[in-house]
Amino acid sequence: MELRNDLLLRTIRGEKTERTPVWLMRQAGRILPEYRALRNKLSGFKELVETPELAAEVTIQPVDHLDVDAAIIFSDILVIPEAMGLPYDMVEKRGPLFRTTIATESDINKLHVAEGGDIQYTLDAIQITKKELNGRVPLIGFAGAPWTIFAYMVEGSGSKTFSRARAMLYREPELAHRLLQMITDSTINYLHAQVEAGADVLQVFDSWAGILPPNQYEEFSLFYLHQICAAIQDTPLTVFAKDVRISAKKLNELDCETIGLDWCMNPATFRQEMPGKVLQGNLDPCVLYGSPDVIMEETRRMLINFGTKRHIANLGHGVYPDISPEAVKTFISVVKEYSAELR
Ligand SMILES: Cc1c2[nH]c(c1CCC(=O)O)Cc1[nH]c(c(CCC(=O)O)c1C)Cc1[nH]c(c(CCC(=O)O)c1C)Cc1[nH]c(c(C)c1CCC(=O)O)C2
Repeated sequence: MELRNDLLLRTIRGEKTERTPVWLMRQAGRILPEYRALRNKLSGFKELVETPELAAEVTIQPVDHLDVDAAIIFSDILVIPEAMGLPYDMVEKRGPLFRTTIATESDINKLHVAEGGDIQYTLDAIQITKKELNGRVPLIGFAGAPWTIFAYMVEGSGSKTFSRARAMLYREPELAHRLLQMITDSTINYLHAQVEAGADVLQVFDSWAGILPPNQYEEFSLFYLHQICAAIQDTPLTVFAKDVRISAKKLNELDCETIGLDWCMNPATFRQEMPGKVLQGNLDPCVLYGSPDVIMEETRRMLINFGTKRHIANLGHGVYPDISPEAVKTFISVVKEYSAELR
């Protein structure tokens, strides 16, 4: 299927483009009234994730209503632990909760390396979405980074400190590595299956990169990200390591096309340290609480900071659920108009 809007792919290839492509992390979700309406008719988040026709529908909503340059498949990073044998619940207003957690070797022995087919509902959702998009925009598949998934599996939920997960790195590093390797192998299988199902681009979210000191980040996260990058060869891959504390030089060694930046990272530094990479990001999500003038000014500043090549406009993290769709639309139209003017 030919893509009619291939701006994202041309940008990833480093080509000169007529404007900067734009999409938002967490664009498929609670910011859209159309999403809330559908979600309120269902038993919960998981029903939406696990029903391919509905997942496809909410994946396409931001393309219809926000006119973004890419769709991201509606799913969650926590489908991997579930496929490995550790089911989660999504608790209203609280977030993810695992019924059991991983603490000992015998807990790990009960898990298995997941195959792509273990998450068939998302693969089906990708196939349906590709068909329904009919080439309008590329489709992004995704997974969590092994370290971030490990953090949820050991902690059992979100946490301010993730001290249980971090404690395991000091007390039982070999056990931690065993689990991280199983997550990595499962993730590679799943990403390959997403590509086979039709994903055009992949993104790996290391949302909890920022809680590890640099030496531990290299040992317990980067090591596994390298394996993932090596395994994904024919599909463009973005690594988004939020708050990461290692140098841009080290991050640049990853064999991926694109690096995602959060809003505290300086585009100029990353441009200098990783001239071959495409950069994605990085507007502070809170800018979207500002007036249209503030959104315009900050978005323009961001576009100037990244320059007109090898940039995918996005926020520095997922859009917050109480942001108004109007603010998001302002951001998107400023990117489209001003990035064209800058060329
Ligand atoms: C850490 C993480 C998770 N999930 C994800 C991450 C990495 C990105 C990040 O750092 O934000 C990734 C994710 N989760 C979701 C997507 C869908 C695609 C998209 O639009 O980006 C993606 C890419 C849907 C979702 N995942 C979740 C929702 C909200 C649930 C609902 O609709 O009731 C959505 C739309 C729930 C979720 N899922 C997760 C948490 C902590 C929560 C609860 C907090 C929250 O509500 O935002 C785990």
